[in-house]
Amino acid sequence: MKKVIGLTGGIASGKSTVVDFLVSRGFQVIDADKVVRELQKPDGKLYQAILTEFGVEFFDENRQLNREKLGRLIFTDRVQREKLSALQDKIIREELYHKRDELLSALTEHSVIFMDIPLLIEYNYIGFDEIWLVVVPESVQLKRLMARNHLSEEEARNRISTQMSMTEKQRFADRVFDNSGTIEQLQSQVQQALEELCPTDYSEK
Ligand SMILES: CC(C)(COP(=O)(O)OP(=O)(O)OC[C@H]1O[C@@H](n2cnc3c(N)ncnc32)[C@H](O)[C@@H]1O)[C@@H](O)C(=O)NCCC(=O)NCCS
Ligand SMILES: Nc1ncnc2c1ncn2[C@@H]1O[C@H](COP(=O)(O)OP(=O)(O)OP(=O)(O)O)[C@@H](O)[C@H]1O
Repeated sequence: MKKVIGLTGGIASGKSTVVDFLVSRGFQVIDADKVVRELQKPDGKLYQAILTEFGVEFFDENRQLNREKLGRLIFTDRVQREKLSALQDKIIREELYHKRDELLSALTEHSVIFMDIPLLIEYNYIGFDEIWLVVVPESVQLKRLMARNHLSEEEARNRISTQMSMTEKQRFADRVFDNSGTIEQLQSQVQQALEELCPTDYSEK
């Protein structure tokens, strides 16, 4: 049987770090943030709608979306965040499911694919055999987010507060990975889950 695993977690919880490990083990992963970035390029399906709704001031001279500027707006203004979501959600969803179907049809039976979708639970994505959740204590999440995105504590707190809390997310998860330790400790939890998921053939992927 082919399996689709949904991977999720709060902002800067460590999803991409898990994805890097899965890819290093030979698994195929659909990364929603990357798909969104492609759709937002000048030849992408989201470009014109964002330009029309938000205006040319959110784009640079090379016609690329100024993600930092749009991020600053939508993470501090709920109305603008909902506007962006209303604009993008259907197209992002269709694209992700399309990519999943394409990938599945190209794979043999007994394959496992992963979909890294940050807002999987908030936006009610469905169709997974399992949901994997990466969690970190909020203090660690805050520190990592501030460091990675060069944000002030207030900016980072704002971003975290736009998402469902990790405690609440745990109710929806089949497996939970604790990323409060080292990257190696995270990887060994994922390795264990892979062995349980596909005991006979995971090492051949
Ligand atoms: C606002 C944008 C342009 C900022 O771009 P930027 O490159 O700075 O961030 P990036 O796209 O890498 O997202 C980083 C993280 O922010 C969080 N995030 C993104 N959008 C949202 C949102 N609307 N609500 C809550 N968290 C969000 C996610 O955890 C995501 O992993 C971009 O995030 C965006 O278009 N967001 C809306 C699309 C979306 O829903 N993305 C999530 C995929 S399901
Ligand atoms: N165990 C760890 N120890 C130290 N740093 C870590 C650890 N795990 C992840 N990081 C760092 O924390 C930051 C966030 O991790 P990562 O990018 O994997 O999170 P993410 O969930 O994919 O984020 P986003 O939701 O924004 O896409 C990165 O800078 C990463 O290198």
